[in-house]
Amino acid sequence: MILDLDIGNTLSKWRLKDADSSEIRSRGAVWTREEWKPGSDIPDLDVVEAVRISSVARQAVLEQTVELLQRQVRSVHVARSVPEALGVINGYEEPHRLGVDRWMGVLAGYQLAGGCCAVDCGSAITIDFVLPGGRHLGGYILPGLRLMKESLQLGTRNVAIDPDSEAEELLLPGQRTVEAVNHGIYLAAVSAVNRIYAEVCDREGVALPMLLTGGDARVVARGVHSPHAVWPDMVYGGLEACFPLTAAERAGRMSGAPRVPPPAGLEKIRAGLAFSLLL
Ligand SMILES: Nc1ncnc2c1ncn2[C@@H]1O[C@H](COP(=O)(O)OP(=O)(O)O)[C@@H](O)[C@H]1O
Ligand SMILES: CC(C)(COP(=O)(O)O)[C@@H](O)C(=O)NCCC(=O)O
Ligand SMILES: [K+]
Repeated sequence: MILDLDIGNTLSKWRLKDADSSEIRSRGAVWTREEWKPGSDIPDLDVVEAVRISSVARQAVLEQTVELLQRQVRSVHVARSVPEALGVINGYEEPHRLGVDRWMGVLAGYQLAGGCCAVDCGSAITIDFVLPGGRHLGGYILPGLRLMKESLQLGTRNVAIDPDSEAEELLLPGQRTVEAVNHGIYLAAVSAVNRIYAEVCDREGVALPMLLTGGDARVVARGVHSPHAVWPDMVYGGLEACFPLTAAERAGRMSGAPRVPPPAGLEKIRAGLAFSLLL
């Protein structure tokens, strides 16, 4: 079995992948914290022959996790943000400072769709762009839905947006605090994604496919106007592409990769942008 770990600021996600069949056998998540307890938190390491890790937690947490895993597992691969990989050139001035979850998302998106816009809706919402030739432009970071809500300190932090709510409802004026907050942060997030996507496509003169991942991807996607695909395993896809271990991975196939709809035409994106600038 292969154990894949995606350690974010809020949740540490894991999944077990069968190295022979390439099937995902189980998955889970625990709150990100200072220490891991294999057995209760993550599956029994006896069945694990390799681990792949993407972590944006503190360096010390990663080091302890790796040390613990290395006691029981033969090969432990830790992803790093590097200046260039798999045909993508990292757009950061200091490439290693780009969050490795963003780098994994960008690499997976590029493998799947070529140039793309990769959106990760987790603790933070990150919006990254890579052009069809592989040049990563850098991106945007804004607080995620939960952080925006908590920063208001209006006692609404535990009332999450129902992921099944319709976007139209979420855009209405709230008539209670919790509604006003949820609708406000939702509109802030989807407006940013829509606007940033249109601005960058306009400036670069290319309509890019869009991919979304992260704990709030499904609900944010509802408010996104452009054609897009939600790919919950996008960060894992980057791990598969960087450290291919199964036959399917070596052939370039990433688990759970969605069908990516073609983007709207550039003229349509530009018309939408011009219209929003008039309002
Ligand atoms: N069941 C859930 N438990 C915790 N957070 C959730 C859940 N469903 C959606 N979320 C949202 O997803 C975010 C965490 O998403 P995730 O992509 O795992 O973040 P990160 O990678 O930053 O840890 C939370 O901040 C919250 O807004
Ligand atoms: C921006 C992030 C905090 C997002 O983390 P997440 O929401 O996935 O937990 C993370 O990618 C990070 O720590 N990045 C380093 C700074 C940067 O990318 O510029
Ligand atoms: K994120």
